Formats: sequence, C-alpha cells, structure tokens
Amino acid sequence: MIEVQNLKKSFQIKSKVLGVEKGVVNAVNGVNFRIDKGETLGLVGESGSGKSTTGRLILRLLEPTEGKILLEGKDISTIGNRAFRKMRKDLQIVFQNPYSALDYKMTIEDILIQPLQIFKIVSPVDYRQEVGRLLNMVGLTKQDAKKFPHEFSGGQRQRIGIARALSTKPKFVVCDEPVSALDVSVQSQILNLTMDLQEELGLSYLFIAHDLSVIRHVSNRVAVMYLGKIVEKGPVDTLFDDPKHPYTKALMSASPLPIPGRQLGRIELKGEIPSAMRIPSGCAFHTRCPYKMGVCEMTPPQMIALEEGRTVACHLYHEGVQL
Ligand SMILES: Nc1ncnc2c1ncn2[C@@H]1O[C@H](COP(=O)(O)OP(=O)(O)OP(=O)(O)O)[C@@H](O)[C@H]1O
Repeated sequence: MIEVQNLKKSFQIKSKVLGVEKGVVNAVNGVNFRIDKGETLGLVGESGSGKSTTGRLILRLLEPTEGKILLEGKDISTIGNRAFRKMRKDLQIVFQNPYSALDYKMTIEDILIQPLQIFKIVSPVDYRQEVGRLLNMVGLTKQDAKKFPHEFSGGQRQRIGIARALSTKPKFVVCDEPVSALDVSVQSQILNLTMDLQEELGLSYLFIAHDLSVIRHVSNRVAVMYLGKIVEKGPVDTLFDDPKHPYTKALMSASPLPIPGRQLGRIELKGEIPSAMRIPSGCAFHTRCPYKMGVCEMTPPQMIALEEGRTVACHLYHEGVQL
C-alpha cells in the first residue's frame, strides 16, 4: 500500500531576530519501509527521533528533502498539487491531541461534513445520514452531531477525530500517538476501536507511539527509529521477544511495563538523545551504546537482513556477534 524509499527531511533553523541560519536539523535521515494492505507498522523511538516528521512526510504535510513515497506503487512525492489533491482523501491522520485537533467553534456535524464536502464523498442530501453512520461507526450516536467538542470527554473526542479521518474512506492512516494524551483507562478502548475499524475497512496504518506496550498491542511489524534512521525492523512478536539492536534492547529495558524479552540482556539507556542538529558520526547510537567498537564512531552501519524478515543496522551483526 505504502512504501518509502530513502526518505529524508532537514529543516533549516534561522535565528528569529537576525534571520541568519543557525544550523540544520536532520529530522529524517534516509528511512525505508513498506506497509501492506490491512497491515500496521508500529514506529517507535524516543521523543525527537523523527517519527512524527516521517508520518507528516507521507501525507505531504511536509515536503521531503529527498526520497520517494509510493502509494500503491505510484510515486506521490513528486506529483503536482492538483494531481495529489485527488489522492489526498486516500491518506489520513489521527492526531495525538484530541483537545486541540477539533475546532471548538464547530459542531461535530460541521466537523464531519467538511471533508465530505471537500472531497465530494457523498452528495449534500446524504450528509446527515453519513454523519450518523460515521458517529455510529466510532461508538457515538447521531444525537451527538449537534454538540460541540467541549461537551465530550478526551476519549470521545478522539473517537470524533477517528470518524473525521475515516470520513474520506482512506486506504492509509497515520495514527500519531493517538492515545498518549488520554487517560490510561480509555486508551485500550481507543486502541481496540482503531484495530476493529482496520479489520472492517481493510486499512493500513503507520502507528506512531513511544509507548512499547501500545506498539506491541497494535502492530504487525515494528520499526525502531533513532535520530532519523530506522535501526531495527521486524515482525512484532520476534522483535519484542528477541530484540537485536542495542537501542531496541535499551528501550525495552527502560519500559516500566512487563515486556517479555526485556530481561534478556538488559541495557541501561544512558543520557538523553543527542540533538538532531548534531547527529553523532558513524552509528548515531554509539555515544550511548555499551557495545561500542572503533568502527561505530566512523562508519554508519548498513541494514542487514536476519532471519524471519528481520533487519538490523548495527556493526555487531556485521562482525557476527550475537547479543
Ligand atoms: N518544523 C520543524 N522545524 C525544525 N525542527 C523540527 C521541526 N519539526 C521537527 N523538528 C525536529 O526534528 C526532530 C524530529 O522531530 P519529530 O517530532 O519528528 O520527532 P518524534 O520522534 O515524533 O518526537 P515526539 O514524540 O516528541 O513528537 C526533532 O529534533 C525536532 O525538534
């Protein structure tokens, strides 16, 4: 459904006062992955690793600096705005914060009618009925249509955010931390809703989260991101049961929740993630890696294929070391 090839995004940072360039943030630094129809790829990593930027690039909310984005085999990174507008409805996003994502001055009905109108999903005479259908689909009722966002709880607002995303009948949805702003008690309801809708509608998801238990719950495959690069990728169970990259192991060791496999080779994640304006040379993780070798400071590791559809970018595996 979606494939990204060598995707890159850098931001020029300018001083607000003088307008002079202060540096470049390399937020996404050569990312590759594929998401099949009906599949969820979980994208995990610390804050600042480039997850949201990757999601926004796929939707063309940001222009890539380099690389390709293929939707059903067609490169959408280079097509003009007019041609892209026709495809825009196929690609949607559910945002992290259901409080700010909905316009507080609009009724739910108006919020849901807007995309129906823009993308001509149904004819105007059917708007009401379609709004009722969308609300039912996410566990709300048509009586909710006349209300305003502030009349709903956080979980209900996220249901409305999901209804809005699905109103255009998309094929692919970026779920960008959709439950991290919600009470733990409602998180699993929203996660289960997204999974039920995926099955019903055959959707493909890029599911962004820093919470490993959320990623484990929803994903078929997982990609682990560090400073703009994917360091490990694989099917969810094998990756969680036997993490390969020292960074993946460290993330699992740092998780407060019981995750099978995390007792194996515990690694303490020391210090903070470096700034994306000053990415360390060689393997970007070498400054925090307990297994650092000489080569790690000099040479970026290539992705290598392991068994069962797993890949890892770490010099240890080039050297034949098994962690
Ligand atoms: N518009 C922008 N201008 C400048 N730098 C940006 C911009 N957007 C993101 N960045 C920087 O790019 C890097 C990656 O940010 P991004 O938000 O993609 O990471 P993330 O993994 O999604 O983190 P979080 O979970 O905190 O959102 C960070 O260093 C961030 O400060």
